[in-house]
Amino acid sequence: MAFFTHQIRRGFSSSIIKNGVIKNVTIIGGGQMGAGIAQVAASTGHTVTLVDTSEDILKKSRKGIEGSLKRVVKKKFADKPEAGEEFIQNVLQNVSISTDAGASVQAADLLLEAIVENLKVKQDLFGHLDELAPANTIFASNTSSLPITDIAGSTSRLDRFGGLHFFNPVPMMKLVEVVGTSTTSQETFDSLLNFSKALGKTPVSCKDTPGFIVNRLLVPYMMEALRLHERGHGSKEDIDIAMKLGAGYPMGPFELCDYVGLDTVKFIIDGWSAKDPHNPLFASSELLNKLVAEGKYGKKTGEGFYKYK
Ligand SMILES: CCCCCCCCCCCCCC(=O)CC(=O)SCCNC(=O)CCNC(=O)[C@H](O)C(C)(C)COP(=O)(O)OP(=O)(O)OC[C@H]1O[C@@H](n2cnc3c(N)ncnc32)[C@H](O)[C@@H]1OP(=O)(O)O
Ligand SMILES: NC(=O)C1=CN([C@@H]2O[C@H](COP(=O)(O)OP(=O)(O)OC[C@H]3O[C@@H](n4cnc5c(N)ncnc54)[C@H](O)[C@@H]3O)[C@@H](O)[C@H]2O)C=CC1
Repeated sequence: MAFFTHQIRRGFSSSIIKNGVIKNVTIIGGGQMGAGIAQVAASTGHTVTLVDTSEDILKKSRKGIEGSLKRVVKKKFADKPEAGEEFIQNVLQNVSISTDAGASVQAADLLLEAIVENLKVKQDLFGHLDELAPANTIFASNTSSLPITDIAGSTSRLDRFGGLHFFNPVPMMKLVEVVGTSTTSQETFDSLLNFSKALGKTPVSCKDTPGFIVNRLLVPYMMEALRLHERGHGSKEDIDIAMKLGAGYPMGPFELCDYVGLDTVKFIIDGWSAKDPHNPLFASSELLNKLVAEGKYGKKTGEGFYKYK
């Protein structure tokens, strides 16, 4: 099994992206988004290298991918468990892992970043990999809230840089926001759009504006839920029930925050607050800050607004 063998396919001396079709993908960041994107890309016949900072993290990524594939297979191969097991093994064969980002980009048609939501950290990563990656490798970020233009500015491939914004949980959520900056070439944009379709997703085209489409609308709603609770006008449980049963959302705002990760939520709010300090929408929340300071990031750490076993 190729998975966890630390094999980087060094047989390719450089990316050989043909007719703009993305086949080899390097994903940096094996957290909930990176692992989810790796799973979907591998399931749709792409060759994936998943990169993170430690083997322990990558072991966790693998466990997450296997667990999610089992859920997918239970439904898709309900009457054929053996075919389901074969499918899982085939998908895992398509995924290699590595802690060496520089080596892993040598064969990449697409370098997709899904690391922590911090502009400087993303810029440092892309600036470094720009010097190592083949000239024709397309770069993309899965950022939730940062301007793609600012991230791309750390590289010299402004025409080959765009945004690919996936939704959590990636195997279940059908949307991808494809973001073009003023310098993204049409060829790059089309490659990213077609890649999203090849993953079985529905892409929408977005301008590089704060929050793109979904988060531009989602964040104010979530912030207002938090303010409502902080004013003492509703318990988090009642607000969540209200939005599920009254508005038909699959999760209430507090459940969704725990699902996204409160560390990521705080990065988003703090980032937007720094850009627009007088906007009361982005004023800091004591409750959110306290939970993050206590390491309570939500579902991924076992506790956030709610406790998870
Ligand atoms: C209040 C605080 C205020 C702070 C304000 C700041 C806000 C800032 C927020 C910004 C967020 C930024 C994040 C971002 O950039 C964009 C996002 O991704 S937003 C999140 C979008 N996602 C959602 O909205 C998810 C909503 N939830 C759902 O769709 C469902 O709940 C979910 C599919 C997750 C689970 O379904 P549910 O019915 O609830 O539970 P089940 O466990 O029964 O699952 C149903 C079905 O789905 C299968 N499944 C679920 N997860 C997976 C998986 N990971 N892999 C594979 N399969 C999965 C499961 O097996 C079930 O299958 P069945 O066959 O039906 O049994
Ligand atoms: N959580 C969510 O619901 C969504 C998050 N996003 C965005 O996706 C990105 C990742 O988010 P999550 O997966 O939730 O975060 P996460 O915290 O689950 O995973 C981030 C991973 O990146 C790794 N990492 C950090 N710096 C690294 C580096 N320099 N090199 C290699 N790996 C590094 C970390 O070790 C961690 O495993 C963020 O930009 C976030 O805003 C986008 C859509 C939804």
